[in-house]
Amino acid sequence: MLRYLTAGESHGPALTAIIEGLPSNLPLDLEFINHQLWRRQQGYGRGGRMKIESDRVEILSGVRFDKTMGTPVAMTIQNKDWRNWSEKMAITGQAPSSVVEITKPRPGHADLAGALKYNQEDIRNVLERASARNTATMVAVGSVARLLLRHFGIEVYGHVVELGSVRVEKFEGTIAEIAERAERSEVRVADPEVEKRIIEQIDAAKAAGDTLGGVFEIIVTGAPIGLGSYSHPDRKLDGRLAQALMSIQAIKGVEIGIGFDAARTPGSHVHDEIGYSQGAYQRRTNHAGGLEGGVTNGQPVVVRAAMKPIPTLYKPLESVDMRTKEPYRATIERSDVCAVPAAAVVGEAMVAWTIGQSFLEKFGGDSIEEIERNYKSYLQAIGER
Ligand SMILES: Cc1cc2nc3c(=O)[nH]c(=O)nc-3n(C[C@H](O)[C@H](O)[C@H](O)COP(=O)(O)O)c2cc1C
Ligand SMILES: C=C(O[C@@H]1CC(C(=O)O)=C[C@@H](OP(=O)(O)O)[C@H]1O)C(=O)O
Repeated sequence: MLRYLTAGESHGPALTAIIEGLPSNLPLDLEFINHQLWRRQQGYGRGGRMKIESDRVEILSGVRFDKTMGTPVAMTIQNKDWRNWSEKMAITGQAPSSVVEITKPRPGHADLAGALKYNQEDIRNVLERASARNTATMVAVGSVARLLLRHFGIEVYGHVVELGSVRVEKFEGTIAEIAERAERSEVRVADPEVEKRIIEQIDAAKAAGDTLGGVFEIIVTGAPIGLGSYSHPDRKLDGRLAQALMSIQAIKGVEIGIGFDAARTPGSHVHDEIGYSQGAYQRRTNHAGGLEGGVTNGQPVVVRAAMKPIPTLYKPLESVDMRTKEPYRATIERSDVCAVPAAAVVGEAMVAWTIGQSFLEKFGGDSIEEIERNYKSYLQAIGER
């Protein structure tokens, strides 16, 4: 079983992740992981923190001479901002007088529920871990899964399809071309005209002290037929993908394939008809997003996730001081105006992780060579049917 854990506060010394269950002999390209971390930090609309951080992963165990050994892989990412927080976030001793407790919860953040649930006077003890800073470790972990998938010809792409009220109407080109164009965009959209409109909208939101959400799409190519299972609810790959995407901060909706549109369309226009030619089953459409019965069907896996607007507003919403119970405007923390392009990179990582897990469940072995043998013989067997 492939699993991971993360730890770390947003303004603590570092973030940590441990991956357990990787096979041995997987080449681990550190620069690839660091490139994904860099991508997560990009995107128009991010706040001051991204100017401080330049995330890089350090591997502490499980890898020797660029290859996994089949043992747990431990990784850390330093918080450069820690140098500005070492007193206020000290791990030992008493709180210094410079610490001002946060007592005015921000609507939409974990502040109020977290402070009550964990019995905290200072909301900082909640927001430090609730913060999307942890998505850096999610990307590091997902990038390792991505390297595993890439070894077997499976690629993961992501792009933004809606931001605020601006929608990307049509996509021209192959999945790889769209993703490549989106890669060059400041807001991760393939169309430069749409990019311009989105940037104007982010500027307007910023000037108004407001924030914006949006929708991103993740596409996986090369996944074989048969990942996931219909045999039990917790084995369904569509369910697992939804969970993985919803685990990203601020994600409030997930669609597989045409998603909610399927509910509004008659069956004759929804289900992808099956053909057979050139020795393989074919589909002319992919409304199902590559998943039927919680199992991959050989078409690209297509999932979309909706991100709500950032909860911290520079023109804050009404709240209550938890100490006095008096009405107050919510606390202003340094913040992003829009992080949908960054969330898309986290989405790629979470999808890669989930597909990687299912891949190892199906073809798992202790070494890459053993998995290669399993994979080859399965492809041969289904090719003969
Ligand atoms: C990449 C990324 C960056 C984010 N940046 C901020 C931010 O700067 N300020 C903020 O209040 N929320 C930010 N969020 C959203 C909050 O972390 C999130 O809304 C909060 O933890 C509450 O969780 P929920 O929205 O999932 O309910 C960000 C989310 C992501 C994915
Ligand atoms: C640190 C990151 O995102 C943070 C997510 C976040 C939140 O509340 O989720 C709040 C902000 O933190 P800070 O108050 O330190 O500026 C963002 O910058 C990151 O993406 O690496």
